[in-house]
Amino acid sequence: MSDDLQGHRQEIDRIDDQILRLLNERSKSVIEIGKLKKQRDAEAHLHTPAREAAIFERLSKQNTGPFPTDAIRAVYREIMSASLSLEGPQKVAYLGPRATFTHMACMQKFGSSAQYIPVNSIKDVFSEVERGRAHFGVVPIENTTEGVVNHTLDMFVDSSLLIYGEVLQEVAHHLMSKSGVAGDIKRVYSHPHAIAQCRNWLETNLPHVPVSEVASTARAAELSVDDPSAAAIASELASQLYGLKVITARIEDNINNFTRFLVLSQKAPERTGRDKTSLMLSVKDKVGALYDLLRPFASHGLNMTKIESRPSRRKAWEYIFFVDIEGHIDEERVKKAAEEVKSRCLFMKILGSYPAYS
Ligand SMILES: C=C(O[C@@H]1C=C(C(=O)O)C=C[C@H]1O)C(=O)O
Repeated sequence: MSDDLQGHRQEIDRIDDQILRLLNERSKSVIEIGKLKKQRDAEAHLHTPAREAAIFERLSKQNTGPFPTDAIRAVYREIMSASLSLEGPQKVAYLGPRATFTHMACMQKFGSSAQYIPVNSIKDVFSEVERGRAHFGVVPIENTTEGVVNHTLDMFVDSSLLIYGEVLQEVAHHLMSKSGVAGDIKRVYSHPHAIAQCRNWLETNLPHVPVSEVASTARAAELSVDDPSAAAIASELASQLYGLKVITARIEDNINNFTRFLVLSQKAPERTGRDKTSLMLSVKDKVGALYDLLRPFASHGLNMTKIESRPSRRKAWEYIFFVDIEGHIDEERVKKAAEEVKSRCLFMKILGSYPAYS
């Protein structure tokens, strides 16, 4: 080994010793903050997304490189996740199984030190959080190609849970197998949605290989672990968790495929200054009712970022609308608009004010 290389490695060892010492010093403050939070409110959430967002932003702005700014988020995600686990376990229920895109969204939001509880249905995610068995729940709400997840919207009708945050997760499919050698593939497994999203690629690149549908992309990965002639279309996380090698990355036909997830909780998060508010409301069945109803948002200068409608399931042709606006319910103009809207509709429920994804 050259002296130069040796010298640089010694320098890295010296710096890593300092980083480790500093991480432990940082952890001591986190533990103290955890105690203070519990003194103030024994039931308080320890996870504080507003503070985490401020840390990400401050460090990203300050970074002069060459360490990549994008990586600061990933590194600090894990530092804060591990630190939080010192304040107490963060239990997160999500629509499983492991290694799905919901699991990836969870990791993006809570890091790998949280305690994850994969459950079988969106309804079960809600009930885990309602019963206090998990602090947070993560469910998909909409996808750029497949649209809104109706089941999640429907669950809000009878649930008292609040939206605590949102996560945007890119849906990128990879072809993977045990050996990582394309020539070994005799069969491809995946979830029907993933297969549909990679249809053109499969027809062009593996025209004679049979494709079988299974219950999830994670199940596809599991099947490929034991069968060297099988390949799975699954997430990057699946390749890591199941020890599979990626043969071809990003085989989805539409590379602009994102799913938006909601974080659910019994409590509201702190205001950040970059928040969104979600509301659910229903209107009387008469001409212009929806137009009248939404006018207060415009007159108070509030940007409406989304509106979805669902049949109310209580009365034929009665609809429930789900509306997202920019701003926090503690802001005067948002409060005023919400009061005006409420007076014009059959019922209105605030599903939460939470930090907009950044
Ligand atoms: C330490 C805190 O608690 C948690 C840990 C954080 C950290 O490691 O910096 C930041 C926010 C919280 O999710 C805090 O609220 O400041």
